[in-house]
Parts: sequence; C-alpha cells; structure tokens
Amino acid sequence: MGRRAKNKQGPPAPLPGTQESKGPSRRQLSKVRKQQRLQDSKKRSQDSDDDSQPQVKKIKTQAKQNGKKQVSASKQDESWDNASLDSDDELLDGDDEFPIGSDEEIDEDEEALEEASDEDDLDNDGVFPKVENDFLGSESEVEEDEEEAGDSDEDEDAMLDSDEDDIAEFAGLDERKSRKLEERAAREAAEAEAELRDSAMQTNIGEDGREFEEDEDEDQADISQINLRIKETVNILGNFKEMRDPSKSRQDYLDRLLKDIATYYGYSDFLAEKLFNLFSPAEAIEFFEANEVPRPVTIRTNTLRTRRRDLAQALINRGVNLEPIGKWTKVGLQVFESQVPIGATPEYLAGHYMLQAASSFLPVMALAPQEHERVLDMASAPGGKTTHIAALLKNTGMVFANDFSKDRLKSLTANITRLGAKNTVVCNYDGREFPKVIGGFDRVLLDAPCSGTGVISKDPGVKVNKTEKDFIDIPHLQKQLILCAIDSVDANSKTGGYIVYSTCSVTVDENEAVVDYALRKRPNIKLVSTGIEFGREGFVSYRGKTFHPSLNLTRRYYPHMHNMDGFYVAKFKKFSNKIPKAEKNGKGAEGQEADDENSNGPTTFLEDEDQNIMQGLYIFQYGQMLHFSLVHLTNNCGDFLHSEIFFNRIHAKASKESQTQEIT
Ligand SMILES: C[S@@+](CC[C@H](N)C(=O)[O-])C[C@H]1O[C@@H](n2cnc3c(N)ncnc32)[C@H](O)[C@@H]1O
Repeated sequence: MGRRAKNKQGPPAPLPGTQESKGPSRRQLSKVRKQQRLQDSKKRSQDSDDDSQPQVKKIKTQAKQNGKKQVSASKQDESWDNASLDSDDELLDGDDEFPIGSDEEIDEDEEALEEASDEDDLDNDGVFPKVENDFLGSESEVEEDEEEAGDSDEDEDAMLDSDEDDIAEFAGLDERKSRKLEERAAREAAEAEAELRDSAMQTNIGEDGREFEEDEDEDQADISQINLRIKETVNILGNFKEMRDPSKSRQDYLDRLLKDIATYYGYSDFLAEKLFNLFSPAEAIEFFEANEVPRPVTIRTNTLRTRRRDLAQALINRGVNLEPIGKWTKVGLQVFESQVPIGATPEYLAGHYMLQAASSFLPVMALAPQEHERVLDMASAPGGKTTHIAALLKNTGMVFANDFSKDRLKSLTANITRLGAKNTVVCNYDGREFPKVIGGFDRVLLDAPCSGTGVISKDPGVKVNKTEKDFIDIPHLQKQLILCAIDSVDANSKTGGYIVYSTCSVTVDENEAVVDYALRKRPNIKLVSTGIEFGREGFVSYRGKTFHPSLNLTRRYYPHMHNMDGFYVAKFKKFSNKIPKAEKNGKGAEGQEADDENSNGPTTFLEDEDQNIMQGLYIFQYGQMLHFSLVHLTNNCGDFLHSEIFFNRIHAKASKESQTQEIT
C-alpha cells in the first residue's frame, strides 16, 4: 500500500455500486478495457468508412500533417515524426530490455499472464510480446535486439540521407498500402464485432451462470464508473477552486484518484502512486493509458550487412509495410504491417536487421562510439546495443560485451554472430568487477538492469510485482555499477572518455538519483549533452530532493509523449583519472586528490554490504564468440590483444573444452 494511502484522512464515500474491499479482478478489468477499445476500434473503422477514405491513406495523411501522432496528438513530440498508428491493436513492439526479475515474475503472475494473453502476450524471455497474428515470428525468432549504422563515410551518408525519399517511391506503395489497410479495417471491424458477440455470449451463460453474469455486469458497471470518476477527478484537480466540493481537500481527491487508477489500470497502490507522482494528474492518466497500448514495431538496419534502402526494398517485396522511423535515425524502420513473420525473414536470418525498440537506439546514439575505439558494454545481453556499437565502429576497434547472466549470453552471442560483428568479445562478469577485469576504455555503456517501469506495455507484470524494496535494491546495484562504469573509462582517451548510463525505467530513484550519486562520488566527471535532439529534461529537483543543476542535460522518454518505451539517458565526460579523495571516501572535502591516480584500480564501495556483494561473484566463462572474436580482433587491434592484461585476464584462461561447451 502506498504511503499516501496509509496516511490518508478518510476517503470520500464510495460511489454507489463500488465495493472497495472486493474490487473487480484484473482479468475483468482487462476485459472491460478491451471491450471499450474494441468499440473504439469499431467506431474508428466506421468513421473511416464514412469518410470513404482508405485507412492507410488516412493514417499516412494524418502522420504527415500532424508530425505523426500516436498516442496523444497534444503531446506528440515533433521529433518522432513517423509514429502514425493509433489503434489499440496495432503492431507489437520488439525490444530486448530485461527488467530485473522479469522472467520469474511473469511466470508467477498468472493474472498478469492472462491479461497479457488477452491483449499482447509476452514471450518467454519477457522481451517481445507474442503476436496473435504472428507477424513478429516465433518466440526464438524475436528474442533479439539490434543496432544502428556507422555512417561517417560520405557516400554512405548521402545514401542514407536520401533513404526516406527513395523508400516513399518504392513499388507503388501507397496504392498497395491503401488496399491492405482497407482490407484490414474491414477485418478489424468484423473481428471487433465477433469479439464483442463472443464476450456477450460469455457473460450470457444461461440459467446456471446467471449469478455470475450479474456479478460481471455489475463489475463492468463499476469499472465504467471508476473510469468516469478518474476523468472527473482529474478535471476537478485541474480546476480546483471552482469545481471542488468544499468538504473535500485536494488530498482527498488525490487519494480517491490514486485508488481508482490502481483499480482501473491494475497497478499495486504503491506503484500507481510512484508513477503518478512523476506527472500532473492529467498527464499521469495519459501515461497510464499509453501503457495499455503496444508501442510500434521498429527494426534497426544492420549497416555491417546492408543499407537501409536495400533492406526496405527487400522487405517491401515480401509484403512488409514500413517507413523510416523519423529524421533522428538513419537506420530505423517502423513496420506497420507484414505478410510475413518479421522475425523470420531471410533478411532477418542473414542479419540485415535487428528487431529493436526505437528507445533502444538512443543510448548508443548518445555514446557515439568512434572508429578504432575500445568500448565496454557493461550489461549487454541480448546485444541490441552491442551490435549497434559494433556497426558504428564499422567492425574496427573492440567491443567488450559483458553480461552477468550466463543464460542471456546465448542470445547475445547469437545476435553478434547473426549480425556479423567481428570486433566483439563476450564476457560474463558481474559488472561490479570492472575495472578490475579490464579498464582503460574509450567509452562505456551501462544500460543498467532496472525495474522496467518504462516497458509496462510489454511486461504488464511490472504493475504488481515491483515492491518498495525493489526500488531500494535496484538503485543500490545501479549506483555500484555506475561507479564501476566510470572507473573503467580512460579520461585521457584521445577520442573518447565518455560514459552513457541508461535504463528502461522512468522512476527518479533509478535515474536522476543514480546520476546525482555518481556526480557526488566521482567529481572527476561531468554531465554533457546526450546529443539527442528530443526528449524531456531530467529532473533537477523532485519531491523535496535537489539534484545537481546539470541533471537537466539528461533526457527522459515517455510512451505517451514520444510513443516509445519509457527510457532515460545520461552522458558523462570523464576529465580526470584522479578521484578526489574526500569524495571517494564520502567526506566531502573538495580538491584533495587520492594517492592512487589510477582510476582503473579496483573500485571500492563504502558500505559493508557492498563489499559482501562483491565477494564470490567472480565468474568467467568462455563463449564461442570470444574465440571467434579473437581471431578477428587479432587483425583489428593486435597490440591490445597481446598486451599483458589481456593475456593475464582473459586469453590465458581460454580452453578448447569451454569453447566447445559454449558452442553447443
Ligand atoms: C537492460 S538489460 C541490457 C539490455 C542490453 N543492453 C541490450 O541492449 O540488449 C540489463 C542486463 O543487465 C544484466 N545484469 C544484471 N545484473 C548485472 C550485473 N551485476 N553485472 C552485469 N550485468 C548485469 C542482465 O542480465 C541484463 O541482461
């Protein structure tokens, strides 16, 4: 139960028919919400018929006119100029994010699973939703991520710049898309009707079921009431002086609203409140609504293997309806519809693209790795961002792809192989072992394990399975990892010296609070612009906490605003390898520097418990990719490979047996 809920001064009386103690189940809520959406969908189809305008054309026209609205026109960020789908049953999103504990928690939460299977099933990995019309392909086919392309070559740039025009001209696209969309609209209307009929039949189950039928009708009435009341309360809060009931305080209204949000959208009271507090009441509702709708399916062209225009043409020839995502990326494509499973096309299998959520492009774009650099991807599985980094490096330099989960190394190595990254070494350490394992990197990406509050649309289990303790434990780990990431970078790198921290969560505890902690503990870094032209500024203060003013350089992404998964990106520049001693020891005297000037020495933690966590976690496993990559790396950066540290730490431990084991 949330703090406010515990402390509240007595809620307003429940509306008639609302039973606070025995609310409708999440399944029932899901059903009612689904019916509401189906009705909306049906209405949209009818509207579309009334207009005598093919739905595809309408969508595309709207997209072009409105800067491609998706969830909320009023909130649409101009930079996301390609998000044009607005139906609830649109294409499902593919991403590789791995919120902590999601696998087990999804399995355990039957209700969440039922809800997911009603709307957008999750795959085994908790990564991609299953799609009923299976255009994403099988579970195994869609368990991966992807990356963006190196584009410093001038010819390549010119080619990429012209992609959008080229793609628009492809193969009489408009006409074909229009026809498909018309058919689709008709199909949707028929399905919606059938589903409505079906659900009516389910409630109308005859004599024996009459009692249940009545109960459910009552529940549905209650839920509609709750939805209405949410809207009314938000209205009142937005115009409090004029609309309030004088006998009720603002807090009374907020308490009522939070309870209703938790019930209507199926969140724990605790998480509903935590997320609600990030926004104004009206915007919070937009956020919760957006979490009920899948994000668009997007893919990233693997420029190690192909060019975007060629990929687009190949997929269009297979009946895939797609467009460039937006001007901010030269390698992203949004898939609107497909005749073939997008996770099993010959192009997919040949590694021409990665199924990857648009938000996942952002940290790597912010990292901006330069050719010939050495980069550490500290938490890398299943490799969407690793392979993106490898492509931006154009297979030069070296990427250390680390992940603590041995299981997840399989999908990581599979993706690295499929996409043809030859400059990548896979390793299996607790990230907190860096830089002891190896340091001195030009850039480090820490795409941190997180609670997943940004990806609720694909993992609804997060709504109920994250506890207050999670929001203590997870940030604790993130704080340890971020210090190790910082200490693994060489401030004297000629081309780099950067660290990017990202999460697929929207909570302040996992984002600004972690970055602020890093700034306090490591005065040898500063925040710099992410270089991404859109996104909301990070909080510089939040509910009584004040952060460093430069936190406004960090960027937040929201489903309701950017039609992307919720995401956070911060970029640091490390300007010295010296860690001022006082800060390192947490005593606050500025200017003093540590005796050890080498930040690549072991990272120390202040708390005893941190030391305990550090013990016994040193795990190293060789994978096929390490062997494979070594062959190629020897060509790319032999000096480093033959360096003492490499041999001592890595090469000397390799064995034929372990490699064979990993390959199978
Ligand atoms: C958000 S996911 C990474 C997604 C990945 N960057 C990608 O784009 O495909 C977080 C990852 O952190 C890994 N992880 C969790 N704890 C870790 C630790 N202590 N050290 C390193 N990796 C860890 C998880 O196994 C998970 O794969």
